[in-house]
Amino acid sequence: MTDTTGTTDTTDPATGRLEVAALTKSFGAQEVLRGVTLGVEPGSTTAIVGPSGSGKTTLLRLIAGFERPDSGTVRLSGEPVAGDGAWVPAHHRNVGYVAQDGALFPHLTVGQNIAFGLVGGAVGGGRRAKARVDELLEMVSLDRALASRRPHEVSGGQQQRVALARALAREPQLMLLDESFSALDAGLRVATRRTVAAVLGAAGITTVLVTHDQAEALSFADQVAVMRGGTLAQVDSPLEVYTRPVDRATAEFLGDAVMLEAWVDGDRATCSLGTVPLAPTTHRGRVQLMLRPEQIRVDPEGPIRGVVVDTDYFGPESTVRLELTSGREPGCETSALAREGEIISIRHSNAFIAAPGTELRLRIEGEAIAFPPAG
Ligand SMILES: Nc1ncnc2c1ncn2[C@@H]1O[C@H](COP(=O)(O)OP(=O)(O)OP(=O)(O)O)[C@@H](O)[C@H]1O
Repeated sequence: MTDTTGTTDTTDPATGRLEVAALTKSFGAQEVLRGVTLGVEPGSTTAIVGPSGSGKTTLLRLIAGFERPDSGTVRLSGEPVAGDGAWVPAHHRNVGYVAQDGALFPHLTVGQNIAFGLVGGAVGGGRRAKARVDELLEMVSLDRALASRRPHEVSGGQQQRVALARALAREPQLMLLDESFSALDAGLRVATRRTVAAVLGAAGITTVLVTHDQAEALSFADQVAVMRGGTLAQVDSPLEVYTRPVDRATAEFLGDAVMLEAWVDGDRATCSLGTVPLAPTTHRGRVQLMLRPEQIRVDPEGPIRGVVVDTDYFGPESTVRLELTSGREPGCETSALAREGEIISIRHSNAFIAAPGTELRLRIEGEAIAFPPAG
């Protein structure tokens, strides 16, 4: 890797580490970032996910050096690049940036676009530049023959891979992907995302992806940072943020959630589904309980009964809405909060079991999460 002074040091364990501390940014009276702290380990991938307007792109632009923070610091490979009196402009940060539409130059060929990324912007060519362009095309799984085409003569997924190759040409320490897959249709999005993840992983480049798509964040990243209202609500592994969200808004943003009134006593919660194992919590007494729909399993021996109200079929799975009925099995504690007639949603892979009126028996798998009671 080459740093801003032109020297190379790939042995420094800090190379590629990103540290963002207490970052704030306002536009006029609007406070867009309100103290963001985030660490990204060298060679790892972090997805910043959150609703529209939560400040994701602003954070990425501050990391890239397209904007200056009001306060707080950005450090790259252990060196401050913004804040604390430091300011390293974007083109000296050794950071790659891939925008949503790829932002390729339409008047240049694919090869020239990539060569533009080479240090010195070797648009004119030269044998070494051509060899490097071929190497970069290969890295992103594109045929060399595409080098002579214009961007509009290749597909959307190929354009994104060209944009990645152009960004890789500078051998960045950090790659920033700003909604880089959002404009692609579903199949192409998954394939392109896989290629990009594999290329960046193999090159050991630290990567930050901004997306509003929670499934993309969970599948792409080692670490997911959930942004809401200009702060990070939770930063953790994909599994942890999905199965152990810190609050209800995070739970609901990351996927479907079944929310139930419950009463916590020790490591168990009592609710309309009976007594449910609980993830470790400090909450006691009345709570809101969160289960993912896939934790409620259809099981002929299951202690919970419900009647199918309706289903939402979407191919491999259906969301099935059930009305809970009484008649839990003996030995299964009945909840003081049990509300016969309560509607819950579950997921099921067999759409044929789910005709309205069918009675199903259910059991809970895994642990529920407790949040403070609503209101
Ligand atoms: N240069 C700017 N000038 C004024 N306001 C801005 C500027 N950039 C962003 N904003 C405002 O800051 C807020 C956050 O914008 P930002 O683009 O960071 O959010 P986002 O989470 O990336 O949203 P989206 O997913 O819709 O892109 C928005 O209200 C936006 O209008």
